Amino acid sequence: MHDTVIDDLFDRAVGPVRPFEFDADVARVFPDMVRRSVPGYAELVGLSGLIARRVAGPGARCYDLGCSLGAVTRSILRQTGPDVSVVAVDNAPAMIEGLQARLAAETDVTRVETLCADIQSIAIEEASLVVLNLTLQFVPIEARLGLLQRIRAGLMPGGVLILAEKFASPEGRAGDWLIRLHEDFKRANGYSELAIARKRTALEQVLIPESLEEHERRLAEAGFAGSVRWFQSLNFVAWLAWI
Ligand SMILES: C[S@@+](CC[C@H](N)C(=O)[O-])C[C@H]1O[C@@H](n2cnc3c(N)ncnc32)[C@H](O)[C@@H]1O
Ligand SMILES: O=C(O)C(=O)C[C@]1(C(=O)O)C=C[C@@H](O)C=C1
Repeated sequence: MHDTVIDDLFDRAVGPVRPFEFDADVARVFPDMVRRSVPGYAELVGLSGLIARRVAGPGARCYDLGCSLGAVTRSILRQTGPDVSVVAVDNAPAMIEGLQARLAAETDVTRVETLCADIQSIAIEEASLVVLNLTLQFVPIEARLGLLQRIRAGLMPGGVLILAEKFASPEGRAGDWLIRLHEDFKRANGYSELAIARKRTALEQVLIPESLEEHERRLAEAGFAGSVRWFQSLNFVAWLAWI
């Protein structure tokens, strides 16, 4: 019922474009927005659950950082045993309220601790899995290394980080292809030229993508022993990083 609200937020050409915010309007349309904006989103979320299944044994604790309405949280819950728990964190009140409403309607709420907080200030302890699904890109660049270091320190032996990001397109023709195809993906999903352009402007100072190389360099600097890219669709990518 919740998940059928159509995203037409950027179709209204009223006033100047404001910087993108995860407010109540975005929360209301978010499932439709993310599905029509991120190629491979459903696969990314589904495979994250399968990764959880491998690393989260009995009693394990997982963290879903920047959980929005909890797609990854629910994917983890579906794939793991009844005593595996998830700490789901988002600093947007509308997202946490939406998540709580969904959980109450669907599942065993005792498996999930929801926190309306900044992921830069929460404790991360004894984690088997930490997920940053399209979240690090919204954290100021200068704070990214510190956050990854705290995540690394909070992982148990055998624990892993899933990092999924929109990445900065490379210079030249390769980058041009990725950008054009992402716009084609949005057009094919019914977004207008106006909506595509206004959202691009709204995200400009808010979602700061970095290159693949920069992300991999930082994962190593944060102390992860290794990482592997396990997903890419156009300019969206995910890594698994281990300690
Ligand atoms: C693109 S959405 C993530 C999508 C979600 N992980 C999923 O799989 O559907 C980014 C989320 O990160 C949250 N966020 C951004 N910066 C944050 C921060 N510093 N602390 C907590 N949440 C943050 C936003 O409120 C937003 O809900
Ligand atoms: O629409 C885009 O171009 C996006 O970058 C998609 C993106 C993201 O990557 O986080 C941006 C904001 C949304 O709420 C959902 C997805």
